[in-house]
Amino acid sequence: MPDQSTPPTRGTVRTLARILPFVRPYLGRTVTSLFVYVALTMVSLSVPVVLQWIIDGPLTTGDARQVWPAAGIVLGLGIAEGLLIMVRRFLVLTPSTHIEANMRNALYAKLQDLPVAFHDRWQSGQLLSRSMSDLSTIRRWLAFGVILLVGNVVVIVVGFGILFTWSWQLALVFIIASIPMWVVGFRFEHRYSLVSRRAQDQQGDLATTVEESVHGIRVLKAFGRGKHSLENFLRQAEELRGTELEKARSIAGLWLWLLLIPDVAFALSLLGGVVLAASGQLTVGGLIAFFAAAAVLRWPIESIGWLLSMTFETRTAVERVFEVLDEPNPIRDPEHPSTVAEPRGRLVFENVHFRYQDSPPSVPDLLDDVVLEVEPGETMALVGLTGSGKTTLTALATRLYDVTGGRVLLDGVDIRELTRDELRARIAMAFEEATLFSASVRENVLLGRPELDLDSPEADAVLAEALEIAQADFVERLPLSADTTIGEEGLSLSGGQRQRIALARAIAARPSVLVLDDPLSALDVDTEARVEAGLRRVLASTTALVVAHRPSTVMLADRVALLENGRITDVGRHSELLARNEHYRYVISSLDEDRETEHEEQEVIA
Ligand SMILES: Nc1ncnc2c1ncn2[C@@H]1O[C@H](COP(=O)(O)OP(=O)(O)OP(=O)(O)O)[C@@H](O)[C@H]1O
Repeated sequence: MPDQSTPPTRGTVRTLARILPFVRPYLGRTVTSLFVYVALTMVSLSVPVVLQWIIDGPLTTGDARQVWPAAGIVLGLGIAEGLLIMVRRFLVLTPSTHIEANMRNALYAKLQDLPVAFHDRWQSGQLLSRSMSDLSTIRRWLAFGVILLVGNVVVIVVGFGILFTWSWQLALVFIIASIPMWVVGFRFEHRYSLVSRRAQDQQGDLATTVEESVHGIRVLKAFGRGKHSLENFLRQAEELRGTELEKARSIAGLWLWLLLIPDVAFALSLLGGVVLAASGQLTVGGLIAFFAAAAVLRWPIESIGWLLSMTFETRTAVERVFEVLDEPNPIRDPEHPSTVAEPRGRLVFENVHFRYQDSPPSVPDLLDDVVLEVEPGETMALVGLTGSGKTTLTALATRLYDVTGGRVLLDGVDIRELTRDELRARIAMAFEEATLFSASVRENVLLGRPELDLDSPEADAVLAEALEIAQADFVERLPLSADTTIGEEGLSLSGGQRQRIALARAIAARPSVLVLDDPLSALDVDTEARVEAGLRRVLASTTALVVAHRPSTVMLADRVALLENGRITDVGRHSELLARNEHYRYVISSLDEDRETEHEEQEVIA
């Protein structure tokens, strides 16, 4: 993640301009509402002009006939002002919400597209706060911040022009007295950008803490760490409060000047105005109109401060959103993709090297020249000590990560030459940690079959078969059977039930290669035996690479590959390896021990 303490590198305008592609479709409406707002303030500014004309004209000459048309003009201006306010509100309503929705969709699509390596590095709370609160900040700024800012600057410039025509001396006094305000505003920018960035990052960290503690609520409760977690949360919340206070203090400092300076400017101009009127250089009408116009200009001048702070906050939000959108994705589809002409399911790891991006240079590659050939229809078990890289090796087959050296070939084609859609249709995975989505069992199981109509008889058949092989008969006993919503928002399932649904999902994808990362670990012995019998039927026609943590999973395989020090050091039948390979015997005996400990634990619990 980017360093939070570094000052922003791009200028505010250049950073904000990055949202232009999203704004472009709604540019017409946004610019129109800007013009309407400017017109609105011009109407307000013209009232003093009419005022001056009435005072210096009909009122001075006593010509009553001209008072009525003048009053009519003032009334007309009032009505025009009301209508323009209505039109502006109507115009700004929809574009900003559309822009926000489009940006959110783009961000979500990007998050889906980015590789696992990106998600390893980024905290989920940071991504959450960027896709929610930062985008809302951008929407609010587009809805009125930018319009008021640009509109008010235009009004201030035009207003000063009008003041000049009435009395250049007074206008000069007013402008010179206002200069310190601009200086304060610009000095404020740098400081505020840093604090506002820090606050937004801290909000992301806080969201991560909430998300993690909600996810891990059971562990926290079981270990009695709720209090510790609360303390951690309070500390972060306190830090955020401190930063928000710092923000509020710097805004308060700005406000002090923004309120004080126009007052001083007003007072000085008033003084000058009285002197000029007394010496006959300014009419009474001119003097009153001057102050009426200055009063109209007061709000635009005062508003510049918070509009600037809003703009800088939006700049930070845009920066944070684009940090994700700009993230390069090294795992892309090739420009000219190949395809597997005759899918048979031959999976080959050819001199494969891999190291995680954050592993120190002094550490050798985690996978260091892996050579492994899994023949079509064969079931290959992957065995190795814990932490030897078995899961990592399976992740390379579906390009969750890309190899850092060598190649992975599917039916002779480098998997990087296939589109990711084709690759993931050909190779399906089931993980030890079964992730289910808040959707029905049916939707979860048929996730890898987007071409199927979920309610079709064919989908029913695929679903029933997959659930049967995975021994997920408990689904029938759910309140709405396969249409019951499960996952985070739905019915809670046991670890073993979740694993069986995840396994059914991999089976239902009907891939040519099935990659199973210890998908039976949460099952009891009987269920495991039944699932294995079902799997044997599937695996007879499908190539499978199965990470094995139990001797029974090894028995399921035709051959076993031993992963040792980043390499496949032996491949053969279980009995052959037992007979000839000491390290294999050691690994298997440690699996046996794990299994016995598990049994003992189950007995103690029973
Ligand atoms: N996303 C990651 N980023 C950095 N290092 C990782 C990441 N995932 C795993 N590792 C490291 O890579 C090594 C191999 O992990 P891996 O999960 O592939 O081993 P494994 O053989 O499957 O282990 P186990 O049998 O315990 O499941 C470990 O030292 C682990 O700390």
